[in-house]
Amino acid sequence: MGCSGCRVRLNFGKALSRVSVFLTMVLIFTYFFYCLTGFCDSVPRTLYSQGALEGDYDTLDDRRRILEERRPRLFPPRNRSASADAQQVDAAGGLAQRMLEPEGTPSNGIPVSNTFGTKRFPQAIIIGVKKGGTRALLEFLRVHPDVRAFGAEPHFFDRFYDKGLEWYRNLMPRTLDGQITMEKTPSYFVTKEAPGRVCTMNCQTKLIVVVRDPVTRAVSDYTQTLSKNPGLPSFQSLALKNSSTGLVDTTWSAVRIGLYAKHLENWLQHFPLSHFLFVSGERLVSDPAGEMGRVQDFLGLKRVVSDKHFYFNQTKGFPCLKKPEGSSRPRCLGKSKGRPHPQIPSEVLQRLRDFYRPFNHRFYQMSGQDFGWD
Ligand SMILES: Nc1ncnc2c1ncn2[C@@H]1O[C@H](COP(=O)(O)OS(=O)(=O)O)[C@@H](OP(=O)(O)O)[C@H]1O
Repeated sequence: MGCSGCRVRLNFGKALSRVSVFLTMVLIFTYFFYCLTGFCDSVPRTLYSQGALEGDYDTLDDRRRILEERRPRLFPPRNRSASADAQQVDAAGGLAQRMLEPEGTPSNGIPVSNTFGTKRFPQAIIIGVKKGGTRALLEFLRVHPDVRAFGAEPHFFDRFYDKGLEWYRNLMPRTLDGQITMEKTPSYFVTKEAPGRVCTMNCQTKLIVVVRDPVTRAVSDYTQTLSKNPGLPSFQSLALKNSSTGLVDTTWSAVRIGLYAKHLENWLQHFPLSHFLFVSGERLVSDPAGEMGRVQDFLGLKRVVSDKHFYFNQTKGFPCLKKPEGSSRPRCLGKSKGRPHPQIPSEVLQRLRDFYRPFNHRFYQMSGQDFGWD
């Protein structure tokens, strides 16, 4: 009797250990399955929190973008144009072949492979300027089937450089052969160390600078700071050292960022002029399709984004996308883009215009383009 009780306990113990082994196997299998499908990639969460803190863009939009980035774009969003569809069919058609081939090895020799595409360093970066229209440009570019971009601002070459290049590459969306990886961080343009660091990654990187009248840009910059800090002193008290002398305070970042010639000089120490494209922030609003034509040519892309992608939204007062990436509904940029500016006394604006004139002319000379700001 006693022994049969022992046997029952023994059998129960064995069954229990088998069940626990089975459950452990299921757990391990599930983990590996998720890793294989790319869900275990290390995601630098601090950056996402950082992005949300920026407040420069719609946070909800950004979460959507981050989720979108984790999914390689193999198929077009619904309702794409016929020509875009044709390109996507090509991309998907080539996919089966590529999956049979050895995984891609990026130029620096470290392979980063997975089932659907490869995380690559950006071949093109929108480096500036803050409040120039950089978000609009990136969102317009993302409509292109051959462009994949990181949605938030990674700030790698200014704030997070010590995290290392692999951290940076891991942020990027996966791309298929022929697709371009991009990101935008407008503060790179005014960061002294950024050009050398970008060149360390790849000296062939294409650099896009969206420039806007530095006076309007400064007011836009001020408007953004004011929205976060309503107790901010007046624009004129920050822009001018002394209202009677009218001396401009170049230590104020809203003023300093507008010295485009000075910042470009720093970049030209590391990159030839041919690596730059200067986009007019003003024309990006008045003629988005025209400016996008230049951008696509510079990036070596087929001119897919055209006037049929835009409509002018009367309420917003800006061009908006008829079908943004990943959506079939029209969408304008968020509330923080294209907001009304406070009224600034005309003599203060005139003083700033006079101050910027020689710097603007120098910039026109360096870039070979007259932006007509005065
Ligand atoms: N299509 C469209 N919709 C809305 N806004 C547009 C558009 N195109 C350009 N802009 C201008 O972009 C300005 C903001 O520039 P950035 O995106 O570079 O700002 S940021 O540096 O990322 O904060 C923003 O500046 P403000 O007008 O001062 O808000 C806009 O003038």
